[in-house]
Amino acid sequence: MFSATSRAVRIGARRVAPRAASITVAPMPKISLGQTTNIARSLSSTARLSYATTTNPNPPLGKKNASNETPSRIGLIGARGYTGQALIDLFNDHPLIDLRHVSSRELAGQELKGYTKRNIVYENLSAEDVAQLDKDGKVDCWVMALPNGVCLPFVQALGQSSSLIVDLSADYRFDDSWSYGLPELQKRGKIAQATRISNPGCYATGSQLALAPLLEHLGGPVNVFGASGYSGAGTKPSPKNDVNLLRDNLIPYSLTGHIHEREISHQLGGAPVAFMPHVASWFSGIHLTINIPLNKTMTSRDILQIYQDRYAGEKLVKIVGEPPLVKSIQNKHHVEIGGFAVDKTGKRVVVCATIDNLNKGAATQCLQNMNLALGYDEYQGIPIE
Ligand SMILES: NC(=O)C1=CN([C@@H]2O[C@H](COP(=O)(O)OP(=O)(O)OC[C@H]3O[C@@H](n4cnc5c(N)ncnc54)[C@H](OP(=O)(O)O)[C@@H]3O)[C@@H](O)[C@H]2O)C=CC1
Ligand SMILES: CC(=O)N[C@@H](CCC(=O)OP(=O)(O)O)C(=O)O
Repeated sequence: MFSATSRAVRIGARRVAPRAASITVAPMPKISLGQTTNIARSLSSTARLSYATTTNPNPPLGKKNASNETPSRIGLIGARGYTGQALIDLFNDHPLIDLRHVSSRELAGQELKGYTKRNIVYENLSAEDVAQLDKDGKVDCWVMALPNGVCLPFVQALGQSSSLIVDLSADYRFDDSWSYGLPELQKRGKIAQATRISNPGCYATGSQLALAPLLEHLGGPVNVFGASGYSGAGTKPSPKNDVNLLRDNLIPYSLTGHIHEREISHQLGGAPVAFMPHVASWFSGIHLTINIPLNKTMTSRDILQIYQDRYAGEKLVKIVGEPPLVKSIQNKHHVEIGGFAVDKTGKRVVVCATIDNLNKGAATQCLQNMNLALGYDEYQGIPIE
């Protein structure tokens, strides 16, 4: 039930996503001022893609960062897990990623399936093995897809190595000596220079992208209701990935003090955030409903425009009119943000966001960060719709 193989098959079956579509600029429809509700809905057919304005303060680096044409050799630690398998899938389609080592204690000795560029056998690599391979110049980039709290010996063994390390766990997200890799919100140039990158959490990525454009207009504490597919809980059996318990069910957990609550608030400059996660019966995909008090009266249209401007040119953030649905984001690589329902006072808005926790919530974002730090185009190997 929880084998990574089933995920690989799922991914393989859906590897049909079309490549980069060009961004179409849609005109704003005429809407009378003062109309504050359901405006987003009226825009839904035209607002599906970001407007090509120039107000994004942190646009993609584009060709400036795409000078490296040399393949990079990758070691993936934690390759059996859900995020590890999603990464292998992406690496297989990336022209400049050369996967060399995959580590799993459980699968050691077995052939890696789903990677067609070379034959690779799973190894059980210790921290010392990793350090030796690195010293011998066999790997350019290490990706750690391990549970929280497990990565330290590997990172310590690599010491001051100039190889790139990207860690998917929460272990270095509050460590200032690592770069926090959320390219749409952090300085991309800084990520491109980094050799130690902590990949953000899945809920935290969706929440930050959905909140960042309104930061200067926050009028009080933000409440984030989150519901995740059970792949978010990893492959180790637990009540949170028990499909029998999850059938016709929704399980609340860590209702105060979830690590992503701290991560969201920390990354958004200390903004007060209450995060209430739930796990649901579907496999992958997260829904977030976010209640945001405002410090001034705003209309739905004002807010939609702020989001469109903020994310202009971003290929992995789509601003939509309707509240987005989990069903539409599963196996996709971007985030969708919509809803923008403003109440009668004009001082409260509800924003919704969806994200595939294994893709933009983990593997896709990891590849975005690797591309930046290895000198490739940020979106190389990422299916864009
Ligand atoms: N799942 C998700 O949606 C997201 C996960 N993340 C983070 O990514 C990381 C990986 O998550 P995920 O792929 O779901 O996890 P899984 O539980 O699916 O996989 C964990 C991997 O780590 C290996 N592993 C487990 N314990 C150890 C250990 N003590 N020493 C060495 N290897 C170990 C496992 O393989 P084996 O036992 O065979 O060695 C397996 O390959 C986690 O830190 C998670 O928090 C981040 C965003 C989203
Ligand atoms: C459903 C479920 O259990 N989800 C995980 C989130 C996965 C993730 O992003 O966790 P990290 O911050 O550890 O990387 C959780 O709530 O811990």
